[in-house]
Formats: sequence, structure tokens, C-alpha cells
Amino acid sequence: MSNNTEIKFIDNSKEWINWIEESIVKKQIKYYDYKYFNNIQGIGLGRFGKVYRANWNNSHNYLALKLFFNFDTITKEIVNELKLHREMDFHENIIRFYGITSEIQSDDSKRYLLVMEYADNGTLRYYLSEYFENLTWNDKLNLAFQLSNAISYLHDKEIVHRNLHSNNILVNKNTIKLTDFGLSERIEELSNVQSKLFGMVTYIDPQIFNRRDSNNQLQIYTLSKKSDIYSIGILLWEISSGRPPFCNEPYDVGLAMEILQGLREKPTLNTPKDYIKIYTDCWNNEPDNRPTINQVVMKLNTIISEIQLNDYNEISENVINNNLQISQIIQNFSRIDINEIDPSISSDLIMNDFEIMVVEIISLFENIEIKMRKCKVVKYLDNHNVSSQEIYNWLLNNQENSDSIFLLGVFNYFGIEINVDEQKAFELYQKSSNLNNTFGITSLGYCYEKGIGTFANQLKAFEFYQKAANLESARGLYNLGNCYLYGIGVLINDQKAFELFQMSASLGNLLGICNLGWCYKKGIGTNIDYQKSFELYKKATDLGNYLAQYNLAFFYKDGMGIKKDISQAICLFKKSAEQGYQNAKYKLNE
Ligand SMILES: Nc1ncnc2c1ncn2[C@@H]1O[C@H](COP(=O)(O)OP(=O)(O)OP(=O)(O)O)[C@@H](O)[C@H]1O
Repeated sequence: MSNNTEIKFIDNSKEWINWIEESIVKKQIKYYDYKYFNNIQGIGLGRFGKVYRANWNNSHNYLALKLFFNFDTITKEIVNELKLHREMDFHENIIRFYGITSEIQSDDSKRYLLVMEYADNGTLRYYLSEYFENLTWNDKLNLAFQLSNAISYLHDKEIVHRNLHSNNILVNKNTIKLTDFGLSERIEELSNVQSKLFGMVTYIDPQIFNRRDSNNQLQIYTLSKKSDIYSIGILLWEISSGRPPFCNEPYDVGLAMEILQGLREKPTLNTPKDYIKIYTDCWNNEPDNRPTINQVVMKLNTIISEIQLNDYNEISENVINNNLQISQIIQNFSRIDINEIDPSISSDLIMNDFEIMVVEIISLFENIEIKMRKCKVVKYLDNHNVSSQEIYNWLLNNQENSDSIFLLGVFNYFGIEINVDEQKAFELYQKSSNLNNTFGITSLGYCYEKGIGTFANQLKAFEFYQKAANLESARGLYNLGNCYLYGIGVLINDQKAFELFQMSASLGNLLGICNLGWCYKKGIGTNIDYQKSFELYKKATDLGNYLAQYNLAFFYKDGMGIKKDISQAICLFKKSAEQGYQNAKYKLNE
């Protein structure tokens, strides 16, 4: 009997290993030749494997290599995890899976290692123990926001993590990186390890310890999205206190029962009241009373907006720094990929040139109106010496990710390299929207708003902008604000419009900042405040936004709250016009 089981295991493992090998051949999974890794150092030990840090070829950047102790018996689980990773687009707060490598051992057998993004600050628990004293409330709120953001991404894809705790959440460059989407849970089920429940007793949904339901019937409780919300509540508390919950007590059945009966940690001094409300709602004993992750995200967002609005100058600098960081990351990627990898294996790069370009081009759309997109694409390609034909061909052949689907939609909409085809653009936006691409979603909203490739339908437009806003897209929040401002698919509500522009601005969206400036200028949803309006336009102008330059010019032209300065006004109109903004060109010709 036991022999049969063993044979079945080996057979199955062969089947899954074949799947891995085939995916590598078909280039669905990138393969990294082990001989190009150097400086390999063990950095962590989990229950199922060991994690190493290594450099790839001559690069100074680290990658993480994950080795599983019993690869053969858990191949199926690992393959499932690989499939999950492959389904996901790039998300800033989820550890990136780059591919696979294999090492031939002394007995000629092969062992596989997963190649992943390396998190330089280690686990969240370690990070808090090391850096908590230096964290401001802004930093803590950002950590909480990023964590909730990552879970919202999983939940939208109908993935439940089920094993959230501060030792399997990583931090890279002060940014949260989620890992292990329930992989350990599934391995655990398979290997009959019972230790986990008590190891993680303080993070796990206490209902799992409840043997009876409300009718006193024996129940088997299944962990769900609501269970992840419970864990988020605990983690938000941990971020505010800097220490793991009940860290001075034994993690045993007694503690589990007390938690089930309602025992919770106490708020830490100076925690904002609204933040306490969020995590206490999350750790409510009754799963149905817990909020959804999108509600958590929105509430955190509101607190962050309020704090940031009180200290506007500080956030603007953060926006600049974040933008610099993002472009730095992209540049670093380009550097590793292009210069430091053996040319013979350059097709197996972490991200190839075109993938990077697609991400970069799309990121340029965040802060401009849709009509300005073509101008940006053309400029970008000119600056990078790439013809639109080359990128168009690449997009046609690489339609497996939502960014390239969306960008092909943009090419169809503007007729770049092909005739304008609004119907096709609409279909492509729809496809990328179905994959939860926020640019796809907001562009689909725009199609419905203006009747592009479909009948105009303002209710639908509102619905899609709302969907993007629920995914905390700064652009979605801005679009939704416009719906309330102009009554698109919803009744006009100035107060709501103002609040949405505030949220969008706090996430750094320059159009959101401009519209917030507009609200202060015109007294929409708030009192007229020229000073605030001027400051907002000024900030977005300093970040190079054409719309802000245009609006700021009027302050100088008309001497609103400041000294009239016509030459400064002309200079700003010129700057805006140089970026292709038509209204600024008209003004200059007046
Ligand atoms: N991508 C990574 N970058 C940096 N360090 C990592 C990375 N992945 C894992 N580690 C480190 O290696 C340790 C072991 O990770 P591993 O995923 O094997 O187990 P775990 O998540 O800690 O626990 P479990 O065995 O319950 O899944 C982690 O605690 C962390 O310190």
C-alpha cells in the first residue's frame, strides 16, 4: 500500500516536472542558467525550504532563490503557485516571480529553485523590530496602505491568502512585498503538519477554533477573504505598535480560546482614532461584520489624504521622490538587463526592453488627459530611437499581459501604425479591463462616456470609473471626481467631487492636484482659497504638468492673489504649449 502511494507521488511529480520543463521551452516561464548566479548566500530558512540571495552574472542587484526541501512530493503545489504568479500582472506590493533555475547535483539529479525578487529589508517583523523607532505616522500608514493594496489585488482575482503574518510579508526598500499566496498552507495540508495553527494563532481568523456554528452544530470553518481581513486587522495593529501581538505569552490553545472569546491587543498611544477604528473593525469576531478589503483601502486612503493635506509641502516632495524612485527602479532594471547579461541568453531577461518600454509609456499616461496620449507616445519613441512600427509589431505578438493589450488599444484608438479603429480600441480596453488593468478600466469608462467604439452610456462610464477608484487608482479617483463635478452618470455633488480630487491628489495624480486647485479657485465643495489653489497649481507645474502650467499662467495674467506678471504668464503658456497643449497655443496667439 505504502509502495503504491510512493509510486503515485513519483509519477505525479514527473508529470508536474514535465509541465515546468515544457513551460520553459515554450518560454512561458523564464529559465535562468544556474552557472550565471554568483555570490550565493543562504538568507532564510522556512519550514519547507531554504532561501538564498545571489547576484546574477555581473549585476550588483540581488535576486532571491528559493529551494524546496521535498520538491518531488510538492511539485504540484509549486506548479500551482507558479501558475498563480504567471496570472498576475506586475504589482508593486507583490514579490515578483522572475523564473526558474536548476542545479545538477553530485548524483546527477536536478534540483529546481524559484528565482524571485529579493527583499532587502527582510520580513515585516524584522523590519519593524529594526526600524520602528524611526518610522513616522506617514510611514506606518503607507505600510498599512501598501499591505491592504496587495491584498485587494489578490481578492479582486479571487485569491485568498490564508496565511498572512508578519514573517511572510517582506519589505524591499521600505515597500511592502507580499509573498507565499497560501502555498505553505497547501503544502502543510499535504504534509500533515499541524503546527501552523498554533504558530500563527494570533493572526489567524479565530473562527477556525470555533467547533460549533450559531445553531450549536459542529462546523468545519473554511478560511475566506474575511479571514484575510482579520489578519490585516492584526497586522495593522502590529504596524502601529512595532511588535507582534501577545508576544510575551505562550502561543497555545489557551490563548486561542481567549482570542475566540474576544481578547485583543490594546491600541498604542498616539494612534489616530480612525486608524484604530479600521483595525478593530477588521478583527471583529464575527466575519460578516468585517469590512471588505476595498473598504479598508479607501478608509486608509482618507486618513492619508487628510494627514497629507495638512502638510501639503511635505507630500509634494514625496511625490517627487516617489517618481524619482520609480524611474530609478526602471533604470536599474534596464541596466541589469541590457548591459550585464550574457548576450547569448538575452532573450531570457527578467524584463526585456520592450516590456520595460510598455510599462514606461503607460506610466506617462497617468498624469495627462487622454487626448494627449499620442503626443507622449511619439515623443517617447523618438527619445528612445525606436520606431512605432517596431513597438507595434512587438505589441501584436505579445498580447498575454494586460499592459500590452491596453497599449495596443491606444495604438488602435489614435491610429498609430494602423488606421484608426475605435471598435478595436474599445474591445482591447475591455479585454485589459477584464484583467483589472486600471488604465484599461478608465479608458473603457472614457469610451462609454464619449461613445467611442460603442454607444455613449454615462451610467456605464460612471460604473467603470467607480471600479477603477475602488482599485485605488489615482486616475480612477480623478475620473470619478469629474463624474460628480459634471454629473456624468450621477447627480452633481460638489462635496464628493472635492473629496475625490483630494484623494487622487494625495496619491500624487497631477490631474487630481489640478482639479483640487480648481475647486479651491472656484469654491467647489469647499471655500474659495486662492492661496491654496495657487500652491496646488504651482506644485504640479514644478512637476512639469502642462495643465497646471496653463492654469497657473492665469494667476500671473490676472494677478489673482499675487502680483500681476504678464511675462511670467507668457512663459507658462509657452511651456504648456511646448508640451502640445492646444489651449495654451490658442492663448499665446490671442
Ligand atoms: N524574496 C525574498 N527576499 C528576501 N528574503 C526572503 C525572500 N523570501 C524569503 N526570504 C527570507 O527567507 C525566510 C524563509 O522564507 P520561506 O518563504 O522559505 O519561509 P517563511 O515564509 O518564513 O515560512 P513558511 O515556511 O511558513 O512559509 C523568510 O523568513 C525571509 O527572511
